[in-house]
Amino acid sequence: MATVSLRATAEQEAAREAFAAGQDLALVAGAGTGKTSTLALMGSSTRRRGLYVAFNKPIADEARGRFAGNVQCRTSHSLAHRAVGHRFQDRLDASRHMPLKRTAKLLGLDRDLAVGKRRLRATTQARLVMEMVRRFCYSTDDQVAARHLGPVNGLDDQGAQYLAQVLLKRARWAWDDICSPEGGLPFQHDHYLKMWALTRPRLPADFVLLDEAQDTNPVLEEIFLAQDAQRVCVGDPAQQIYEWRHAKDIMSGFPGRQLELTQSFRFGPAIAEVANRWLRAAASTMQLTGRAGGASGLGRAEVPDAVLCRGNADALAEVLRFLEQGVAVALAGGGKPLLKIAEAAVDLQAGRRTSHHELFLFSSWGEVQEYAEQDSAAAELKAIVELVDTYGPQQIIAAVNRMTDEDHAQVVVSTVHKAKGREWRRVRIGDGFTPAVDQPGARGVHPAEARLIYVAVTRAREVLDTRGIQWAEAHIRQASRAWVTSTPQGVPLAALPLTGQLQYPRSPMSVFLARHLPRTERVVGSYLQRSRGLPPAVQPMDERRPDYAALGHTIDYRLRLGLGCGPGGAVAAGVELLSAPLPIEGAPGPRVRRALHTAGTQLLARLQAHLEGAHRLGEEELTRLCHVAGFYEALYRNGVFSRRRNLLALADEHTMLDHLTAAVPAYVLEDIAEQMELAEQPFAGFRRLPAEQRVCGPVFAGSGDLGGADADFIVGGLLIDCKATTRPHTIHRSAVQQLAGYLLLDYDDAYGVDRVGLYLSRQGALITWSVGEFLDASGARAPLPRLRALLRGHLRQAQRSTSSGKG
Ligand SMILES: Nc1ncnc2c1ncn2[C@@H]1O[C@H](COP(=O)(O)OP(=O)(O)OP(=O)(O)O)[C@@H](O)[C@H]1O
Repeated sequence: MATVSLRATAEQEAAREAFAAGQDLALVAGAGTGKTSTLALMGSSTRRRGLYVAFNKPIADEARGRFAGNVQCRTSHSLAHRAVGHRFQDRLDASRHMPLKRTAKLLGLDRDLAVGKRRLRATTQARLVMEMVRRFCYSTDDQVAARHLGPVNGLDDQGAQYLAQVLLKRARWAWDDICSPEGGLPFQHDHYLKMWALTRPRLPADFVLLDEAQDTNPVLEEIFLAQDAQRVCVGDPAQQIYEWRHAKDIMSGFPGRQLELTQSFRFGPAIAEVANRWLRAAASTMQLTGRAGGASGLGRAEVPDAVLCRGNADALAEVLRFLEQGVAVALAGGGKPLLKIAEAAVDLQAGRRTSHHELFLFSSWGEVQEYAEQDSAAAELKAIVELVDTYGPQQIIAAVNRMTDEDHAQVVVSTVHKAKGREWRRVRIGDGFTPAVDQPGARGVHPAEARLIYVAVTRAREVLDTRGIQWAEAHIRQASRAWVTSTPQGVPLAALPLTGQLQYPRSPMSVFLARHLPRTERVVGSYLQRSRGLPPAVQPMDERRPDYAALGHTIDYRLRLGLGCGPGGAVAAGVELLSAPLPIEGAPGPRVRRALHTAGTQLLARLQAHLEGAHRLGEEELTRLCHVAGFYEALYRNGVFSRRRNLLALADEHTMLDHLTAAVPAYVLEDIAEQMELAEQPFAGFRRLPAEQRVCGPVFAGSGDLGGADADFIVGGLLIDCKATTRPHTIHRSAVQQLAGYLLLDYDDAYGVDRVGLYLSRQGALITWSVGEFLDASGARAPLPRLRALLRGHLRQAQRSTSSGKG
């Protein structure tokens, strides 16, 4: 092992020591910082059995040569294949070339399906069903649900919901068929991965190293988190470019020690400086040092080794430019995807339909263009239309045919996604990256875009040419100066509410907790232990896009009402806002506002009458009112009248409360009824407490020292935060820090909190700690009253520095 003989840096050595001490670790490794060398160093420091889980097969194969014999190098699929998949080998082989027609037949699909004015062929339906199953396989769900239908170009929300409901039955049947020994449907690798995950496997190792953890899919993430073995996740959250829907990056919330590798051996100081600006724009606190010897810096590269682009469209533009100059050019990953788009466009332009997975619903190119004009159309589709309309399908086909393969190319053109994990000597950044145009007045670049650019600029070893992103460089240079005390959008960190501050490690609250409660991850560990074995979360199965945020509000209000409290001041504030003579961004005209204000006032009155016992309401009516109330609160909290997924946006001047409550979807009623049933038992004791011991939405003495903080409930001295999450295993460290924040912000002990806890409303589980246990586990170094006094001093100091413009 060549690399073990390198002299380890202090950071690498610290990682090895923490590992040898048996700790769970999240190792944040910046680009080129010798991640694999460090992992090999860890592995060889022990004789215990290790398992290294690689992102894909080539990485696993390469790693095999670098680890000592005690560490096995595998991918998740190879682990699953050995455990479960090998039994299905015959079916895997047999179904490799099964035509879609046959799949459709097996699924009982034999005719077109009309969805609005579009028609779906049986084979298309079959493909969508199999895709639903595939998305299910990567989720942590234990049943196929309507939301596993992916985006479908050409359908509006209503159409997609209808389609999802129709296909759901087939998709459930398909999964049963796939799992059955007599099954006939095509069997794929993702299928045995899911079957294996459903067995809740114990990995055969004393320690597990999970690589590229920032891009781990939810199904593998859950397996990793559930292990009793020592766990180390390694990666770079700033390089997260595959956003698994709703998945927070596993590393920042991981209940283990957080360590960093920041010395990059790939490039020198000048490139590191560019990378650091993009790290800040991506809201990361890591900063790299460029340690590569030899020439390394910024410069012009007319014919570089690689040009890195945002997507297919700008990549093709680069390819064409090189072809014109007679330069041998390759496209990373090959030209097949472009060819398929071009061929689909040829068909559509000739009035023929296509089976291309983005375009199958359209019957002409004009229809595609028209659909792509809409704001709601997917970015990929817009890019395809731009590509075809700019170059024409024939030119695209000709370009693909003239490209060479990477081995014979002078230049490789690559999208950032295809450049993941690679490096080149001379790199030029393409000009297709975009500023946050959709946010007027927004300072900076969207963090997701900044992550892409960070990955791009850190692929270069010797020369980095950044002319293509000059606009953005100017932009973020300015933002960079303020980055220590502001969000990328320019909001001072000290002015954020508690939950907002916890997203930024350098905010006053996070800095305080890191110093005074440094081990909150141990509370997360205790939470994970105690939440194991809970039943699966209840959730809406038939709704394609459940509005989880709105459902979260609704259950919160319902639980409050159950404790005899109203929905809280924020709802009333939202109602009031509608009658105030203030402009609200996006709000309807004065008459509609008046109608909504009247409806809101009635809503509050009805809930009040219910609470006072003057007019008791039934379960369903309460849920409807609570659901509508959530949109008033959102108006107050966001300060804008959003049109997206907002029931209030359906109103006109004749709208009355009953119209709003009638518009509450059926899935909301079912979902909340299920959650309320689960709450029956855990909340029974609380309901019997005297009124003064049931506090809902408590605000603390310290809430004004930051941008606000109100907890969910304090019942008989127990402070509870309610989590309506569908994935309770992935609860973030910030959930524990939030509890700590409330506890400490009660400067004068006004609520006499003696226990804290999390209530999982989709499982009906309450997990609590005494304040003593909680503080001990978190590594508190001072008693509670002292911590509170220190926090008060710290936050007030931070407020003063912000208002005087320092820091
Ligand atoms: N302590 C060190 N001193 C000098 N060079 C080092 C050290 N550690 C690693 N390197 C060099 O850094 C380069 C990258 O290391 P390695 O192959 O381990 O990283 P990697 O796993 O490819 O990941 P990444 O490039 O993302 O860090 C290698 O050329 C390696 O020799």
